[in-house]
Amino acid sequence: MTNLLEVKGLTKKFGGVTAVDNVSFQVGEGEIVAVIGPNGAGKTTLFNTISCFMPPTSGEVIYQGNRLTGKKIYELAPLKISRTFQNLQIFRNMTVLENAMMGAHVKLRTNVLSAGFRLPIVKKDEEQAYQLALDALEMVGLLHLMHEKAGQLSYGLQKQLEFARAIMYEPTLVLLDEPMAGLNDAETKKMSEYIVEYKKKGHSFLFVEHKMATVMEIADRIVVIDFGKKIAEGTPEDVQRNEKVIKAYLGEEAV
Ligand SMILES: Nc1ncnc2c1ncn2[C@@H]1O[C@H](COP(=O)(O)OP(=O)(O)OP(=O)(O)O)[C@@H](O)[C@H]1O
Repeated sequence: MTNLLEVKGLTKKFGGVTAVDNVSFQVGEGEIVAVIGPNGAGKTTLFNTISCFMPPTSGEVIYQGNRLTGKKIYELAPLKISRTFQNLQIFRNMTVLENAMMGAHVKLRTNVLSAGFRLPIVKKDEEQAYQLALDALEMVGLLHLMHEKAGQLSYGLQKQLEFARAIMYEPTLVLLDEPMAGLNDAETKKMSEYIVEYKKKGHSFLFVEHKMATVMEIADRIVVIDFGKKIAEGTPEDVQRNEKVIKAYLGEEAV
């Protein structure tokens, strides 16, 4: 399998705390990789350094053979990398459709000048954004709610909307920070199905998640972090059998 993302010796220190300690792993094309670990293990910090949200102290991340580390967050979307956050990033006063259309900007070629002169390209781009948004909303079953204010939706539906926005410009790599957090069982199942369905189209996922049963069900490979260090990596079966993992994490929860 060709490597899409290579995390190489990533380290992040906050003063005297080493939150991420020399972590390396890869995400292959069309693969779902999960990062798990106990509370405070360093998952979010690892995720933030991978997605250029903060610079690492040392190490680097390579994406499609090029250095990702050092880039600005806004440079990720044109590289076809999208990311969701632990806390919802939904515009509550905008409609569901408007929220979804925000995700289309990457595909659009419109700039301020062409918009100001109302060039034909603007209309074409708007139509394209509209269609992309409709397709994404249909995929997550939100089409019938497209004219509702996003803030009126339940938390679970808002998460689905955020997912729709993250996938609507067809990113090659999708980074999801706790996509199942706060979802009930039915919503968690649905979100898992969307991820697996999208993976089947050839897209890759890297996600941080606490819900073990879901991780074991949908991940091709799991990276386990404890006290900032990678303590295990492998298939769900490998990881569940790994004694270090059982001791550090899985022992705390029934899988
Ligand atoms: N901005 C920061 N400044 C100082 N220390 C931080 C900062 N961010 C995280 N840390 C510390 O780094 C360590 C790892 O935290 P992180 O949030 O990455 O863990 P996590 O595995 O995502 O935890 P959780 O599962 O609870 O979300 C913790 O000891 C945390 O207190």
